[in-house]
Amino acid sequence: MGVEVAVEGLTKSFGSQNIWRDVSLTLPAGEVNALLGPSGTGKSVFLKTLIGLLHPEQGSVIIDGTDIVQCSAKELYEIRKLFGVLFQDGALFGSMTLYDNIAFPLREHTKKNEDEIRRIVMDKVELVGLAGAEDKLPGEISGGMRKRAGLARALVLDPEIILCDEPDSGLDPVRTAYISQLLIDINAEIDATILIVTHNINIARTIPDNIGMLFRKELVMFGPREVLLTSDQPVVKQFLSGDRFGPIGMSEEKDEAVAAAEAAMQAAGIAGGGTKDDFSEVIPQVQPNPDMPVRQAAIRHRQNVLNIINDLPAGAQAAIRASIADEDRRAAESPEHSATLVAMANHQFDYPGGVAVDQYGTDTEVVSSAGGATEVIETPTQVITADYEADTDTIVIDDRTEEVTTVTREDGTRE
Ligand SMILES: Nc1ncnc2c1ncn2[C@@H]1O[C@H](COP(=O)(O)OP(=O)(O)OP(=O)(O)O)[C@@H](O)[C@H]1O
Repeated sequence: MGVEVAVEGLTKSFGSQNIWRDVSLTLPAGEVNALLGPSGTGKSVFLKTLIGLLHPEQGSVIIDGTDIVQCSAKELYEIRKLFGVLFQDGALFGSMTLYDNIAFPLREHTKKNEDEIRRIVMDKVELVGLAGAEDKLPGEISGGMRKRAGLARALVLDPEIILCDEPDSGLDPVRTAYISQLLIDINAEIDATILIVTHNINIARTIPDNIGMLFRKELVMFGPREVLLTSDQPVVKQFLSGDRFGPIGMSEEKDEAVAAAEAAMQAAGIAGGGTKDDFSEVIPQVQPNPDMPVRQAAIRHRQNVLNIINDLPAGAQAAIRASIADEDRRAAESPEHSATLVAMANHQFDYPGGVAVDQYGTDTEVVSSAGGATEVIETPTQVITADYEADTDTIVIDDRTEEVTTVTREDGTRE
């Protein structure tokens, strides 16, 4: 499994120019994460700080028990072997074939012989769909192929953490969808922790388990994707909709005069150019291809989210419950569609203050709960969760509506 990356109180400046300050977040082991933010907010700088290419003035980055901000050069060298990095332009050596580019980290960092190197390189070449192009030079292939070659090179050392700086830049929407699918498949296959830096709203909506956003030198938020996607914060709403009206300006933040002028334009019915899509409706996350193993991160992520769900905003809670219900419904309807969904639907999740049990029996649907939010999660064979905030639930069994009272035992479990 990938390793957790714990960032605490990180601050970075170049001379007198502060880029961001007091950034704290945790990339959970093996989960897929995205970092959004307007241009120039320091997303790439953040990514480079995570691998120790840039040194922050304050804060810590704990990876596998080592603070890479304070560690020795030798320790940093070892920690860096955990990383695979896809830089914005692929960062391939122009004079080397794709094969030699992809083989480069293996020749540089391992003592593997050329037969072993060939096996690994060709395996990755095939994974990213570049079979047959391995003898070409980077200048002879398209931007999308260069991205995929960069990804193949990032994968040859079996990384536990994969950083992708704008994997979509320069790609058309279809190629972007392919590379996004590839990242989810890779996550299913090797369970690496992934951080994607992107402006791409489709990627943000469908790929990560968690999303964060940088703005005005701070991390606006970081957490389960539903939290950001349902956020009411003006900067988040503006960024997701791509509208020019809002706190994000062309260069720096807007002053009051500009904001007032925009408000007047909006009142006069002038459009800001943004999409009118309703982002508060959280659309399904992309699933691994059917031939992929179960994405263990999805199962862990669901458990992580359920552990904190009661502390999240109401809109995010509702979106998470809807996501879970939708995932389980789709798994039930087309079991062959995704092993991950089916595995999740069959998984027993633990809840704070209680245990996950099918206490309502098979084919039972919880339709409402007294005293708390309703949890409606059902598979054809069992209810896998219920609202443990409530003591009394109204349930439906074969068209009969019944009140069920649960009793909390001393050890926190319920019956
Ligand atoms: N090595 C450096 N020395 C000095 N300033 C730098 C350096 N690297 C980045 N910067 C500055 O840091 C700021 C943030 O840059 P960065 O590339 O991280 O932004 P970004 O959010 O990734 O932008 P974009 O989305 O446009 O790629 C910019 O003002 C940039 O000029």
